[in-house]
Amino acid sequence: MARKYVIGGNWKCNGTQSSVASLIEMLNGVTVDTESVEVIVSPPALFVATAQAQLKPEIRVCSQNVSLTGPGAFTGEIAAEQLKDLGLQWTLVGHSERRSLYGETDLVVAQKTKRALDQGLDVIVCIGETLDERKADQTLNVLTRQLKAVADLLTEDLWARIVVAYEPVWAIGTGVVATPEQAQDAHKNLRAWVAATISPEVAANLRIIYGGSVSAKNCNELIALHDVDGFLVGGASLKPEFVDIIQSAQ
Ligand SMILES: O=C(CO)COP(=O)(O)O
Repeated sequence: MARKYVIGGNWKCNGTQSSVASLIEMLNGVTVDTESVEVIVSPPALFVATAQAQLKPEIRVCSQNVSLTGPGAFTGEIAAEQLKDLGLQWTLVGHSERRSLYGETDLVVAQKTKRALDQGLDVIVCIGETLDERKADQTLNVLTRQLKAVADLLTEDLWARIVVAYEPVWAIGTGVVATPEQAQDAHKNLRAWVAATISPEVAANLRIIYGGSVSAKNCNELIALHDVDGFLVGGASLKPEFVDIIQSAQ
């Protein structure tokens, strides 16, 4: 069975009431072929409920983060139970900004992933190497270390509800996109690692999406790569070109 593309838009900490209203209007105008692609957007927590209420059902809303805990006295957190209560299907976990700016370790990312899955959310797990790590030829070591932490906590059946986002840190928000060769290599190596470590069947079905300076200009050549199953888009997901990026997958 062919893997269905995933096109995710991560709005990060951007947007005002009026810009979010415009973005929702733009997205509701896009024809989404749900047979070939899942379109998922991640607004800031402040706008999750609005997006969930106002976006058409072909476009799914995703949290940018989820608490390691359940509901309770955890100021500033949002629990998986609350996201489910709102009707959300998805959350991101382990975005490089969460790892580098907010101290999320591989273990925390893995525990959040497990807890979110247990509460019924599907999870986009983000992994990626820094430029120094790439230069030191550590790319695959870093990616598999990050993914192994997650794999250690999961039973095989849970992988059907995971998407892996490969986001090289050096490509995020820099305008420096991975070359098709760099992207295909990383995705292929990751898939081979999953086949060897988890199972060939999980590897064959796992969606591995690319993130880092994806734009209308580079999306067509990246989506054509055998092991690239879609994108996680930052800056360009706030602009009309996100529509072109969705079109590249359908
Ligand atoms: O971090 C990203 C998506 O999660 C990528 O961001 P940019 O597309 O802005 O490089």
